[in-house]
Amino acid sequence: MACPLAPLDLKGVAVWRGLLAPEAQEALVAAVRGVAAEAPLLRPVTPWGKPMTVRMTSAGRVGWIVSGGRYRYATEHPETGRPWPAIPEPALAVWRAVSGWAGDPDSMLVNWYGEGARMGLHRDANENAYEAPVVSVSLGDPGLFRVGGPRREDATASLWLESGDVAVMGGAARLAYHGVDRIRFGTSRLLAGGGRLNLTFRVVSDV
Ligand SMILES: O=C(O)CCC(=O)C(=O)O
Ligand SMILES: [Fe+2]
Repeated sequence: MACPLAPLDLKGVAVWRGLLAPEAQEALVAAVRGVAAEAPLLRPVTPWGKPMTVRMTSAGRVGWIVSGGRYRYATEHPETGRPWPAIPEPALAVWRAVSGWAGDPDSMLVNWYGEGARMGLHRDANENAYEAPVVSVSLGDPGLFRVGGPRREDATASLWLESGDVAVMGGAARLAYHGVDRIRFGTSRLLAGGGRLNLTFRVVSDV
């Protein structure tokens, strides 16, 4: 892994610009294709009945799903009924390099942004294990990442996350509101056909 001296600070979120070299990015994309082959991408529907624009799947002990109108972690893929695939080794390597956490994560969420996809402002608050950071890897097309504070109405700051960037939401920023306003579809050559992949790693207490 390339080693920038220090991360950039976006409202307490540490952003390691260009941490992943092109070969490391390719390896992650191949690993994610393997995960999606075993655990197909889903299009979750919010508890308010709106289908999300981002498609998702997971790897690890548990995966984030929407079921019965609520967000939760589950040990099986909701459509195949099978356990989630293991978190691939090249993905664990990123967590180990930047998380500062002794153990491995319980979950890797795969977010796939096609043309026009976005993610509204939210907090990652279903884990019940907030001492551990959330580590987020960006691959493919740039995404406009917005971060605020612990309250929805707090002022926000934005940054284009590019392929190979890694963001760490820990400490006071662990429960900050954040989202992705839009992507620059088709501007990266990492993913044939365009789009953005985001991988988020989390420690989750028993479900
Ligand atoms: O796509 C991103 O950069 C953010 C994803 C995110 O916030 C989430 O999965 O909770
Ligand atoms: Fe999030």
